[in-house]
Amino acid sequence: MVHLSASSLLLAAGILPTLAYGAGLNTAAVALGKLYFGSATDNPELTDTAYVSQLSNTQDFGQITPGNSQKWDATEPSQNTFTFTNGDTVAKLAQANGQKLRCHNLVWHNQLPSWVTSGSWTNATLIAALKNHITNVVTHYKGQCYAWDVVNEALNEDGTYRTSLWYNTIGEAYLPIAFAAAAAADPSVKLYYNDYNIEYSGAKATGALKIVKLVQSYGVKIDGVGLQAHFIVGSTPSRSNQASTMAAYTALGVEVAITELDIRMTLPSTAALLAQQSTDYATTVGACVDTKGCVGVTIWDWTDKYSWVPGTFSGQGAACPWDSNFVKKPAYTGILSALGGSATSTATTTLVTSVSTTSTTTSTSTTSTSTSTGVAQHWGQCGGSGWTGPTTCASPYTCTYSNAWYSQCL
Ligand SMILES: O[C@@H]1[C@@H](O)[C@H](O[C@@H]2CO[C@@H](O[C@@H]3CO[C@@H](O)[C@H](O)[C@H]3O)[C@H](O)[C@H]2O)OC[C@H]1O
Repeated sequence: MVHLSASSLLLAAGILPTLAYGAGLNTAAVALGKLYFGSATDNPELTDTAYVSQLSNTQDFGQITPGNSQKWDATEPSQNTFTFTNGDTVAKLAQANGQKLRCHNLVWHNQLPSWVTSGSWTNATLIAALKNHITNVVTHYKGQCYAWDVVNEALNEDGTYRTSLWYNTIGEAYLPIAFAAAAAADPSVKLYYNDYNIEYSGAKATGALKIVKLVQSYGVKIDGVGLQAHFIVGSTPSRSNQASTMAAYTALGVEVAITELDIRMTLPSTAALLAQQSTDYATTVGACVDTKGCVGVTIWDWTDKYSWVPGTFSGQGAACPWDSNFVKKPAYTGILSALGGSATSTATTTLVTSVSTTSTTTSTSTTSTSTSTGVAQHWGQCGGSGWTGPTTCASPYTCTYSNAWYSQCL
């Protein structure tokens, strides 16, 4: 015989219980000893009051990053003419909310103004322009940033240096030069090297390790490595690989942070993809939890409404933990679970589009790992590998995977 709880009946009717949480994402991260859980944002979306309200919710977000407004094209559009208006808007929002500000970025090969990309540079003139940019921007934000992404994406996939204007004109010395200029302008701010595909072992991660050692070899301060973590559903590196790669960085005396996490999928989204996405978010956030020197996690915006993904990766999207209507997706519970947060179900209702009410009683297990077994895989929202949430329900029946997040016992 199958017993159905009241909330299971709602589910069977296509109604998903709205969750009430004992803690938001930031609260849970801080409770684990992390400094923050945060989100990127951008100026155009700050006119959306409902968006700003959630962005300002410090239960979920203790940190924000300006996605564009501190980049070179935004801050120095003409040589030696600096504009900080949009960056200041984000910085003031962080200050008003009591959120940390991660500052992003100083030296990159993208989003450079044309006076830089089409300039006629010598080694000396480009170093002077580089130092002038960093000195002015870091001085303006002195005391406001937790960290600066000083150099962004200096590496090719094989771990060699990207042949950017910076490398081609100055050579690898542009990295220590940039870090030294930033350190001189704000001795207290954390200085990061930030890149993608360095979250897991391989040639590019080895290249990032070399960059840390290079800067250190110049006697220049480098405090952290930023792991962008722009991942694809179903292809996220394992928790143990991400954690061991983080450990390789921290062994050099620097901290790490996940700086731009999002996990995209080929559209349209399905319940199965959303379930896998939840697992993948939990995997990556879990790697930070496992790593003492991982100070925090930043998602690259919190809602699909304003994600950069559809505009950059054709046919892909749904990469954030909230959907475009600001409704929490399974990814939210995946993250919260990885952070050790608790969830309880309430009676309020949110319609879901795809619901499976199939349930099958199988064997039970009470192991403390993520491999809970039992029944019920409704909504395709099972936690899968890496899930560390509760494995049993309060009924005589044992739940499988994420059902316990919703206190569902079939
Ligand atoms: O038209 C441009 C538009 O293309 C631009 O999009 C931004 C591009 O950068 C995105 O952030 C980067 C994402 O991945 C990493 O590689 C970098 O470290 C990040 O900086 C950002 O989210 C997009 O909005 O925005 C300005 C428009 O004029």
